[in-house]
Amino acid sequence: MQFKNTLDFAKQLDQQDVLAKYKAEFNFPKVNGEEVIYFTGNSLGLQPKIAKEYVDEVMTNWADLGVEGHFNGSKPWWDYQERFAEPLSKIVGAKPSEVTVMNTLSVNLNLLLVSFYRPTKQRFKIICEEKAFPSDQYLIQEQVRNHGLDPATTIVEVKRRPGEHNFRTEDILQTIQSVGNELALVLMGGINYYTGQVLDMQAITKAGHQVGAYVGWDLAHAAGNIKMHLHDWQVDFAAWCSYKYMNAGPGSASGIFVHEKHHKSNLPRFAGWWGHNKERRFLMEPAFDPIQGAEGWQISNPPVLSLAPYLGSVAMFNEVGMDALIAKRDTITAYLAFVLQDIASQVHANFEVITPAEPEQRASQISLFLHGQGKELFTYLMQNGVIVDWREPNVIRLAPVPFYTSYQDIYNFGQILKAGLV
Ligand SMILES: Cc1ncc(COP(=O)(O)O)c(C=O)c1O
Ligand SMILES: Nc1ccccc1C(=O)C[C@H](N)C(=O)O
Repeated sequence: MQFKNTLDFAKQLDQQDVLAKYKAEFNFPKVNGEEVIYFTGNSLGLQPKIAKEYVDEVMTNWADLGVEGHFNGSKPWWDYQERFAEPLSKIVGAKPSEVTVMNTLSVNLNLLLVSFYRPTKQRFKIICEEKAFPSDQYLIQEQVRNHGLDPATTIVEVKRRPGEHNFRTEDILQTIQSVGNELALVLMGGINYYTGQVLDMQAITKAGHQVGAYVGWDLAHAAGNIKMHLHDWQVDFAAWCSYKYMNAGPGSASGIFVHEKHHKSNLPRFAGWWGHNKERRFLMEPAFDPIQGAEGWQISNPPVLSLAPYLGSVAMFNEVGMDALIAKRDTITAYLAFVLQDIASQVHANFEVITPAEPEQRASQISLFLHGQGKELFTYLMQNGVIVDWREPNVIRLAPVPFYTSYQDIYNFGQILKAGLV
């Protein structure tokens, strides 16, 4: 499509946008009395209006029924999390039995590593990417130390080449090859939080398996953002948070994926009664009999108030479908890239787009690497109603989330940006 950086053109794109009506389904913060242009759905998604209904339902059940809400509520609490399996499995490309919701993301990655990082004398190394999201770095280091190993000789970081901002798939595959039969686990972010680069999860998973390792993914920035086929790709495990593209609210529960091939295995895990055989859960038996499926990794009864907005959000995703979201995502991200380029050609721009331009490596996020005066530009945008974020040392991230961003938002952002650069 031949884009134009004009208001008329942006309006025309909005008119053709089949998802345009969903903008009104979200609550927008205001700056200077006006609704903002919201580009931080990759950090905290906006509140869907429906979320309140789902939370109120739980609150009302609790008020009216007390403990009886566990079994007699309008959506009983004891199996509240089971309502996620079907819709979430479609979002991440899994079978319903491979998916559940529990805890929060870093907690779940820790729990999954209990099962999937089982170092032996010969096979003990972990591959991750350099400068992974800090929580992942910390948790991998401490898991390694928990096995009495030294992070310095156990963790192998895939590096970017000097002067490059993104990882090359060939370098990741090469690192996997070279660690070979010492490799116990590959754990990486499916989408890099800093650059927005989408990794080739299928190829990397395959390469990890070829040398006999498990492969798991942190999908914080991928869930609800890109199309995945976790089951078909044979991914061993994955986890994601629900507060970014999934719009489930701050600190809301995390989703996990455990591939069917591991459901009947005897993998060690940390356990609790909610992972126990459902039919027998309330018989108070002494021996743990895990549910054969992702639910077998559950520990506690579900945090229902935290799950409620997530359930509302998942219903919206199901109504729209990932294909429609992705179709708009590609066009609106490309339009944003075009507007940025157009502005850079008109005024002195101190930014460089570091997100890959290749469609298979780019999703909803575009990262601007600032050369000098970056923080001033960030502050200027925020004061003028464009909510972006700043990630040290010098990146502004822009995520035009397809659910609630309009093409006019992109055009208006461009005008605000241009005024700030001249
Ligand atoms: C890639 C990635 N991993 C992990 C986390 C940590 O998530 P949480 O604080 O929910 O454990 C985040 C975001 O906070 C993230 O972006
Ligand atoms: N949960 C948060 C609480 C406070 C501040 C940031 C976060 C984020 O989620 C950051 C996000 N993971 C990121 O990619 O930057």
